[in-house]
Amino acid sequence: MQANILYGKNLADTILAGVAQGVKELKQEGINPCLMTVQVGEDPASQVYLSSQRRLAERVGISCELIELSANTSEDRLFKTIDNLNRDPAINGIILHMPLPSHINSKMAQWRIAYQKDVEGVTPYNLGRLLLGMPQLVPCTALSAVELAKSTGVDFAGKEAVVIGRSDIVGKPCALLLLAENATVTICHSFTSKRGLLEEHTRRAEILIVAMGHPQAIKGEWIKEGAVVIDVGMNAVGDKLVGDVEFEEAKSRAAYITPVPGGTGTVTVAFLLQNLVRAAKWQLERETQGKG
Ligand SMILES: Nc1nc(=O)c2c([nH]1)NC[C@@H]1CN(c3ccc(C(=O)N[C@@H](CCC(=O)O)C(=O)O)cc3)C=[N+]21
Repeated sequence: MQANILYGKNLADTILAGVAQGVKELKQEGINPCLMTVQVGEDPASQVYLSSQRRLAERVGISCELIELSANTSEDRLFKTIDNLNRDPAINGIILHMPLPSHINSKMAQWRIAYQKDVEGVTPYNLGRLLLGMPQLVPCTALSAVELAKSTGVDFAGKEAVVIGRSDIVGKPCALLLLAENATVTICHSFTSKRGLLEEHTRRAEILIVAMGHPQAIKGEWIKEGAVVIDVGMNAVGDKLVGDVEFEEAKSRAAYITPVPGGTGTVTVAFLLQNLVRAAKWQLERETQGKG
């Protein structure tokens, strides 16, 4: 079997067409949707994300602003910056880029973001809504992985879905989204790996989502024939970007597989912008209802 390559561009274009329409509606109401990115210190992957955000935001008429804080910024200073953005009516969405320097508590920083402006879906309110099956702002990276898998048309009901990675931003929300599609979900992580069971779980997967951050850790020969393989990994190896799955080998076994780059990345940004438009619309509704 030779897999169909699941390029992110098609899905991203579809989402962005809807986003552009939403932006048009907001502008008719006098709102100029604005996304604020906060970066603390420097990180190459964060830079790639930022340039994708800028490119696609410009395409759909969303303003993208950036606050760059130096790596030695205090936690208190970052919290105050977020508080100010929460209060600023010109800012519709806030994304705090990871990683943060180790002297800052990342969780507390993310939770500081007002849930109405939490376009990455990382606050307890938005994650809690996802957990309880009433999603509002869904983590855009997880949404990208699962929606790309769904775009194949494969029915997930009762299927063996395996998620590798248990981060709050990708692995856990992916598992919840797959569960909502009635898949049977297994979450693997470092301790699965320590017990030498990663291969066994991977071999069972009819839908495989990999977000572990180890270049080519998932061997092509482990992929089940006919599987849907979504690689969320983005690892800089030399001057190349490679995923967590051995792409060439996996391609001859999977039915569908995402490339890196060109797979989940651009879809993630499209969903981030979709979340921004939704957030801006809710903010407008609250305002017109006089709730402030
Ligand atoms: N709070 C937070 N959330 C994140 O989701 C997050 C983060 N911090 N910090 C940095 C990493 C990195 N990341 C990327 C997302 C998309 C592309 C992307 O658009 N990639 C395209 C273009 C690649 C290229 O231009 O070479 C692609 O894969 O095809 C890249 C990198 C999100 N991250």
